[in-house]
Amino acid sequence: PQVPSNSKPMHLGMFEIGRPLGKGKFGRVYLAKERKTGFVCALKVLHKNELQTGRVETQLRREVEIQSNLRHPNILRLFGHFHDSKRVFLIIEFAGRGELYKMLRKAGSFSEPRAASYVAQMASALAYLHKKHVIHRDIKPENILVGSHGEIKLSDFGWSVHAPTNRRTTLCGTLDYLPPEMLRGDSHGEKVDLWSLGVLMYEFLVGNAPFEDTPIETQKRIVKLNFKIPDFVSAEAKDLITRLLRLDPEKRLPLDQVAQHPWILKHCSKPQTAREKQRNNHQR
Ligand SMILES: Cc1cc(Cn2cc(-c3c(Cl)cnc4nc(-c5cn(C)nc5C)[nH]c34)cn2)no1
Repeated sequence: PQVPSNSKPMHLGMFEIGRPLGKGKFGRVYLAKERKTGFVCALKVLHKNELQTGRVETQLRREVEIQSNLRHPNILRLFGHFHDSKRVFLIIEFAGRGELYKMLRKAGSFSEPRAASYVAQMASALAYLHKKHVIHRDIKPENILVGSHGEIKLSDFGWSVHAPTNRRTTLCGTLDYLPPEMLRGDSHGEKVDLWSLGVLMYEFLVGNAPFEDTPIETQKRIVKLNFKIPDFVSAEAKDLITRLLRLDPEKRLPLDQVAQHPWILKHCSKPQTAREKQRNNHQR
């Protein structure tokens, strides 16, 4: 089925609304199907009055502007948007297997091969964003969905901006993923996403975030880089986490080196085609 056409204005009547998929701070998401084409999508419904009181219109406008122009297999597509007198509607790609954080909570933690596959996909999505000088700034399990083939889909660009920048909006929600430069309110660039990728990788493997504590203690531990990696985590995984969790943004491992890190290559090397096997055997 075709993606909804942008040629004529969209409206709610174009969609058959299905079951609720989830709810966030400012609205809900429903399964939806465009009547004409049968195209299945997720419809995020946000209430204008709540957006006004929450003073999040700017973030919503930025989310729509940025996410509509992104095309990457590990970034959730935003196909379009429309509004009526009371609500704003976002037409979003439907991720067939749902929210990653629910899988993480259920599993407790992920195996190293599974975590490595997710870190590699995140590195690919972030490399694409950073090439466009977009920083996500809110990488965490709650903002990652899983597609019907098990691939991950980075979503929720409400905090994304064009780099470099400094924050003007008050932080809310968990501090666990914030790099020291954002905690201090300093100007910051794309490397904030490298720090969050290190926190994400730690949480995949350990089951909780590295600086998890009370909000005050978490901030103290972040700026002092006070975290410990349990012994059950392999040496290669420890090495990659410590190369991402660096106080100095310039010292964090660049994304192209994340993709080439031994821990990633060990778990994510593409299965060789018969021809590649044949070629490698001849070269031996
Ligand atoms: C408001 C608001 C709610 C949320 C969190 N949220 C995201 C979804 C969601 C989206 Cl945007 C796209 N595809 C989804 N697929 C699922 C899903 C699939 N299964 C099998 N189970 C679920 C759940 N959820 C999707 C729902 N809620 N952000 O802002």
